[in-house]
Amino acid sequence: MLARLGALRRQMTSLTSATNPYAKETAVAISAVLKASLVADRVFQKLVSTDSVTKDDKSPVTVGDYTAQALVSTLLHHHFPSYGIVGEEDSKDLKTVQQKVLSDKIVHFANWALDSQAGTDQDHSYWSPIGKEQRTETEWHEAIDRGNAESAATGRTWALDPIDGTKGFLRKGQYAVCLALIQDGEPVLGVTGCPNLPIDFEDNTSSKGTLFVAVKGQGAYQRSFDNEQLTPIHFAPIGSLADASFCESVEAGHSDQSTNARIASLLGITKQPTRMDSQAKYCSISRGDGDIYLRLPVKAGYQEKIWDHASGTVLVGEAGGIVTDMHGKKLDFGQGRTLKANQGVVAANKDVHAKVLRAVQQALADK
Ligand SMILES: Nc1ncnc2c1ncn2[C@@H]1O[C@H](COP(=O)(O)OS(=O)(=O)O)[C@@H](OP(=O)(O)O)[C@H]1O
Ligand SMILES: [Mg+2]
Ligand SMILES: [Mg+2]
Ligand SMILES: [Mg+2]
Repeated sequence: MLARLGALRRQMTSLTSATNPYAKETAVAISAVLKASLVADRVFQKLVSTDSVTKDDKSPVTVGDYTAQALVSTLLHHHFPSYGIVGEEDSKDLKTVQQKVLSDKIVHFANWALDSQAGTDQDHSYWSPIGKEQRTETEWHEAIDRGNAESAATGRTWALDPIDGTKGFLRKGQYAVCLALIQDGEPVLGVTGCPNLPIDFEDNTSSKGTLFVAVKGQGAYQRSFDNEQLTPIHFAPIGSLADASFCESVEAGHSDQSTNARIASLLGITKQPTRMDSQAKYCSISRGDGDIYLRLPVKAGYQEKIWDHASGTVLVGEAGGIVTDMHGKKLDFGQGRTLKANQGVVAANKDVHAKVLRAVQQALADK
């Protein structure tokens, strides 16, 4: 039995076969996320304190975020010119005199990436038509600003978080390059690159740099950055909910950790939560490193951004889980740039999601 399971897990999957209706989108998205992840990692190696700025909403953004968005947007626009892109960043701050040095670094890293083989492995053909010719600052700013679309109830749109968990990126923790294709308000393809996540959570010496891919109806997979072989992943089976473990944000300002603790106690969970930055949380539960991801709002009125959840939502769904908001409503990705029709996020194995949701309701009622 174990041998059979092992053979199944090793099975090669291309996701480019005729059965995948998003075959080209999948291949291009993998190519885009890989290159952006490798560039982000390179920026991190060279990072100095002036390479990041604080945005109007007081959150940080770095040379890495801008460069990753510029590159991914360039590749997506070339191959799918009619699809809108909802990207987190824009070039407004880069146009100020104070940020000229930062802007020059983005141009430097983006041009370096065009000229480099990094992240081009089997999908090199998708980057080839982009060429290696150096692009100007104006061209890179335009590429970043192509991320200004809105998602709608119909049609196809990309959702891009060039670096999710920027605070994690800055403190050498987890971060993720997250790209999803949304069709008619629902994510149908998700590719997530986690440069600091080992391929095997239990084995710290295993190679770092894990890419997660999921396509609606086609399953969920992971691979390491430097090996094209996709391996199917799945939620861990849960015997007793009391033995479950859950993940939450590192930042106390991003999700309500005290209500999470109350929910855990209602479910009889005694294990301490794993705090992890970014959509690496969705990736972790999808491959059985944890079981539940709770993200309840700290401040009433905060609207979750679609790029913070789109790729994770399709991954969890394909790995045997369910994602809803804290009221049990399906997340609606067709409402513009935010999940304005939803509040909070509850993701768990489909066998226990309803029970977790009941505990969430009780904890919220007790507040
Ligand atoms: N108040 C508030 N509530 C909820 N979420 C917020 C809030 N403020 C910011 N953000 C978003 O949180 C994204 C980071 O994800 P995580 O919280 O999972 O990671 S971390 O703990 O911050 O490292 C982060 O994404 P990035 O900006 O891409 O890092 C933000 O979009
Ligand atoms: Mg941000
Ligand atoms: Mg984010
Ligand atoms: Mg981000």
